[in-house]
This record gives sequence, structure tokens and C-alpha cells, in this order.
Amino acid sequence: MSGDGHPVAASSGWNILLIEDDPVVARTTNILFRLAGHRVELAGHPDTAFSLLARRRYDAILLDLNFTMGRSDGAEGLACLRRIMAGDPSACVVVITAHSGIRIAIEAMQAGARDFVMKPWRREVLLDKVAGAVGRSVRPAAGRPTGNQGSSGPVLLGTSVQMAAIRDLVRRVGPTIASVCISGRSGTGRSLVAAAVHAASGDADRVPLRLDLRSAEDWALLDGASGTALLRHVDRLDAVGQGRLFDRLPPGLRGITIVDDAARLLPALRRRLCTVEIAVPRLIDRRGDAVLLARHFAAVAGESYRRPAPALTPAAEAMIAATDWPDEVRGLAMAIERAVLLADDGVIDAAAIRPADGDAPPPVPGTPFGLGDAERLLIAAALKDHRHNVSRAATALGISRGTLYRRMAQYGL
Ligand SMILES: Nc1ncnc2c1ncn2[C@@H]1O[C@H](COP(=O)(O)OP(=O)(O)OP(=O)(O)O)[C@@H](O)[C@H]1O
Repeated sequence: MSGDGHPVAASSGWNILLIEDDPVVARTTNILFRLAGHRVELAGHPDTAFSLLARRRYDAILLDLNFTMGRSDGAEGLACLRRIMAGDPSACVVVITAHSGIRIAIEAMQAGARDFVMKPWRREVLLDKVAGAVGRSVRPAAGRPTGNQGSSGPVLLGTSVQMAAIRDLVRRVGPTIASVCISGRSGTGRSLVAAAVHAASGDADRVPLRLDLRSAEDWALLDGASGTALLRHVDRLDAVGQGRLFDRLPPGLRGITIVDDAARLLPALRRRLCTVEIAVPRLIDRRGDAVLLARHFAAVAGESYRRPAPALTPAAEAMIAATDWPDEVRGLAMAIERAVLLADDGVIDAAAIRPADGDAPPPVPGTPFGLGDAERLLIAAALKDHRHNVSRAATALGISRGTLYRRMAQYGL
């Protein structure tokens, strides 16, 4: 027994994710579960929670329903809950309600929460509820299409409307047998979306056939294939090759196809492979996602290299948001990983992650956020970071003091 009279869990304990913005509630809950032999990781905001959920699985998720000061309608928590359940129908979520009341708790149960607990709680009530929820079998949330109900797929991070629309499409078409074509530039996350579609399907337990249509050996695997095939580089085939592929695709095979441009497919092949097309936008066109992904990649790299993840300075975040990343999300991930390795003062500044000039793609015509805006933002953030010490801001930006003064005059800073 633990000091507080509760049975101590088996030495393995549970891995619990606590999504709670109130530091006092977080601390007491953490202590309560640790004393009972469990491990608790804290996320003070849903964005941090999804970064953690992208990295590991939890036996239970304790979710507060309000994150913004003064809000008590539970809408933020319910949105977070729906996103967790859409990504992993087997997730064991217990919601914490305070002012939100019973109506919101019932809504949370309908959205897939296994139980709810009202603040202020008694310690034994909270422990019992979580124990009961962990022990209960998975029950699909109301209105969920049938598909894979048992395991989680990869987490598609991003709060942009475009990423929310992609997650919604994955949730809708993943569990069906429709062929899905995922288009976009290399590095935008197409393979991750493809994996999420497959993970949401009834075929998720089987490893899909992976075919690179540039390889002659891979063509042979098409004969008699069944289940799901992940097809790559179909749009690099010429018209003859595409015609051959159309003829060789077994009728029952579900295709999840990754292309740079679906318009390059012959109409008949496009009808066969693109019942639904999911277009993954460029990172520069998804405002807000880049910074969130950068924080996630910093946490991932921190874990890989066993060091605390350095924080990104405001100037670094402004630069990340305004940069047209060579190689898209992959390019950003690599830049952050490098910066984590080289950071020695616990922070990542703009200078540490700027793509080398040779790597930077040409400006995108019609970018709603012009390069001038980006530069102004970057300079303003660097000045703020360095308390208007021009020499230090110039060093951080990698330009001379003279250049910085000229730019400050130009932008009225
Ligand atoms: N929304 C996202 N959330 C989390 N990680 C992401 C996201 N998008 C991309 N990534 C990560 O970025 C990297 C590149 O993504 P991915 O491999 O899916 O790109 P791709 O478009 O398939 O590129 P390629 O076709 O060149 O392989 C991967 O490590 C992936 O996990």
C-alpha cells in the first residue's frame, strides 16, 4: 500500500498524459498518481499534448476541458477530445470538468471519453475512475464509421484549417475501401498522411504492399496482390507505363497513391486511383503549423539526443513562420535537429536555423505574406529578444550592424 492507503500499482504502472493548464491542479494530480506508482507527463496545452501523442502511447489521458482564462464552456477540451479520438479510437480519456458541468461531461462521453470526474475531486474517486477507465474495453464513439477501432495511427500535427481538413478527410475515407491519392511536394508529409489513411482502415493490421513504380522488381509484386498497396511515383511514368499499370492493377486492390501532381495521371488511371484526393499544402501556405512543428521537432531531437529540448526564441519562431523551407517539413525538421545538437545555451536563435542561401528557394510569387513583411517581423523579434541591443541583434541575425541600422530605418523600427 502507498502512504495514502491506496494499493500501489504493479511496478510497471500506467503511463498517464495529463492535459491541464492549471499548475496547481497539475502538480497535485501528478503527485497523486506518482504516489500510486504511475508515471505522469504533463501538457499545459493541447498543442503540447499532440506533440507528446505523436511520440508515445498512454494508458490513460486525463483531459481538462478549458484552457483559456475565463472560458468555461468546455469547447476547447471537447475539440481536443474529438481530435484525440479521431486519431486513436482506442484512447482511454477521462475528462476533468469544473464549471462546465454535467451537460458537457455527457457530451464528452458521447464523443468517446471513457469517464469524467468533477473538480474538486476526492483522491480515491479520481484514482478509481481512471482505474475503471483503463480496465474497460474499447467502445467506438457514437457515429464513428467502422474501420480500425483498435490502434492509433500517426499523429498529423498542425492547427491550420488545411491540416484540420486533412485529418477530417483521413477520418472519413480511411475506414472505407476507396482508393486515395495524396498529392503535394516532397517533404510536405504525404507519406505520413498515407500511413494515417492506412492506419484508419480495416486493413491496418496488415503491412501494406509498398511499390515504387520506377523499380522493375516492384511491378512483379502487382500480380495477384490484394489488400492495400502504397504506390509511389505513378505520375513519373509516361503514358505507356500508366496504361500498363491501369491494366495490371488487380480489381480488389486498394491503392493509397503518393504523387507530386495528380493532374499528370491519365484520366482512366486517375479515376481508378484517386476516388478521393488529399492535397497536402506547402508549409509556407499553412500559417502557424511551421512553429508548432518546429517545437515538436525540437522535443523529438531533445529526446533522441538525451538533452533538454532548447526553447525557440521569438525571432527564431518568426523566421520559421516566414521561411519557405527547402524540402518543406522535412527541411524544417533537419534544421531544428541540427540546431538542437549545436545549441549550448538552452535556446535556439534565428541564426542557428536559417537555411543556407544556396538552399533557399526563390520567392513564391503571390505569397500573401511578403518577404518584406517577413524580414520586418524577423528584425523586430531579434531586437526584442536582445532588448534593442543592435550589436547583439545583428549577430543573431547574421548581418552587420550597419545593415541592421539601414533595415531598421527602412522598416521604421
Ligand atoms: N503534420 C505533420 N505532423 C508531424 N510530422 C510531420 C507532419 N508532416 C510531416 N511530418 C514529418 O516530416 C517528415 C517528412 O514527411 P514525409 O516523409 O511524410 O514527407 P513526404 O511528402 O512523403 O516526402 P517524400 O515523398 O520525399 O518521402 C517526416 O519525418 C514526417 O514524420
